[in-house]
Amino acid sequence: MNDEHFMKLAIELAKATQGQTSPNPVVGAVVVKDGAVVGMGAHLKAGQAHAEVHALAMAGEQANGATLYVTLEPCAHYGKTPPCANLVVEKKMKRVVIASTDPNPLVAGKGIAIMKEAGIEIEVGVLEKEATALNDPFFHFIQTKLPFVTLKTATSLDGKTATYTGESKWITGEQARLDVHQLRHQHDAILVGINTVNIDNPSLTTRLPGGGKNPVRVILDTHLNIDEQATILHDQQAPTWIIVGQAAQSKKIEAITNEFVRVIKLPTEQLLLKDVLRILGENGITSLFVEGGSTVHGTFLKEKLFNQMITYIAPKLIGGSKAPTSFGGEGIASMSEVVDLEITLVQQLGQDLKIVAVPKEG
Ligand SMILES: Nc1c(/N=C/[C@H](O)[C@H](O)[C@H](O)COP(=O)(O)O)[nH]c(=O)[nH]c1=O
Ligand SMILES: Nc1c(N[C@@H]2O[C@H](COP(=O)(O)O)[C@@H](O)[C@H]2O)[nH]c(=O)[nH]c1=O
Ligand SMILES: [Zn+2]
Repeated sequence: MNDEHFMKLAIELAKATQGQTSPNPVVGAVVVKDGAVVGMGAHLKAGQAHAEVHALAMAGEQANGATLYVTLEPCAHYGKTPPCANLVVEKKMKRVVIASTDPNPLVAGKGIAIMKEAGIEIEVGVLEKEATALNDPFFHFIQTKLPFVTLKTATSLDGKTATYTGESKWITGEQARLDVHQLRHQHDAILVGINTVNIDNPSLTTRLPGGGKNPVRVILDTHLNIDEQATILHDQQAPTWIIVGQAAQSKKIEAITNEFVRVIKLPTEQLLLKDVLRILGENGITSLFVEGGSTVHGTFLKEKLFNQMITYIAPKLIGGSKAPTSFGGEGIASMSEVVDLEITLVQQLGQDLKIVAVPKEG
């Protein structure tokens, strides 16, 4: 079997733990001796053993002279567990095949250097694209200290997010909505604007058949207009951060603050997205899922402060020049200014289409 065959298995192992390892990356590792898999593992949770540690523990004595396939460069720092690169050397492995190097300044290239130093054969870049795609949020955050931002929209075929009377349940079908909950599970935080809260009274929780992690709920509410009876202020399902401007009244701030609800007051009247993202990064949010509404999406577009867009399109027609679309606000005046994206995935989910697109480099 060739290197790609075993790296595919390592990537599947890493994929399985998406959403569990933040703020760490997902990593999969496979140990192969004389063509047979003798150990495998994934990083399950930040602070716990790394993927290589699990795989090498399973391999035991067989690790000697074996090959390690790992989706991320083995670490070289004493974090919560000893460095994986040193462990690989200790186990006298013959060869290490790496999909992607680690941009974490603590590791970048050091892990490879330690193993090369010890005479281990190193191969880098096998299925690199697939492996890095799993850790886009981690790579972005570790280099910018800002959350990786995904905008999510759900529209009818004619681009509406609701009827002109404001009805929107449901546009997309069960399968697409489940996919959205999987994304909520995978993200550290979910963000919506105050209009979505006051119109939909959403719970913004992750409702997957097998359970799932509830993201931190972030609400952009410049003037603190939130309805004090809103579900998210009382359901105690997840930390809920209301981001407000200087004009927000302290009386109402006090009234809604509790063990789960925190009000974060920015130093300005208006909420500047760059401040919102900086503060979320400082509070350990490495990936942010923006579910709208159209005003909020409009601002993220105008500021060009998003890294990925996921849109679900249902084969329904709503019509109406007053019916809302996914990106509100003033919009972009000339075609020379529009944001060019590259489509990275088109998938059919039941009757709906899921399209993932990323801003073009440069
Ligand atoms: N209306 C639709 C959506 N609507 C999404 C709304 O913007 C808002 O995120 C929901 O109301 C949140 O509700 P909760 O958190 O699940 O209680 N999103 C979808 O993917 N499909 C649709 O048809
Ligand atoms: N999860 C993971 C790695 N994660 C790397 O180590 C850093 C976290 O270190 P620590 O705090 O000790 O868990 C993380 O930022 C990333 O650079 N490295 C690996 O060799 N294998 C793994 O499975
Ligand atoms: Zn490690």
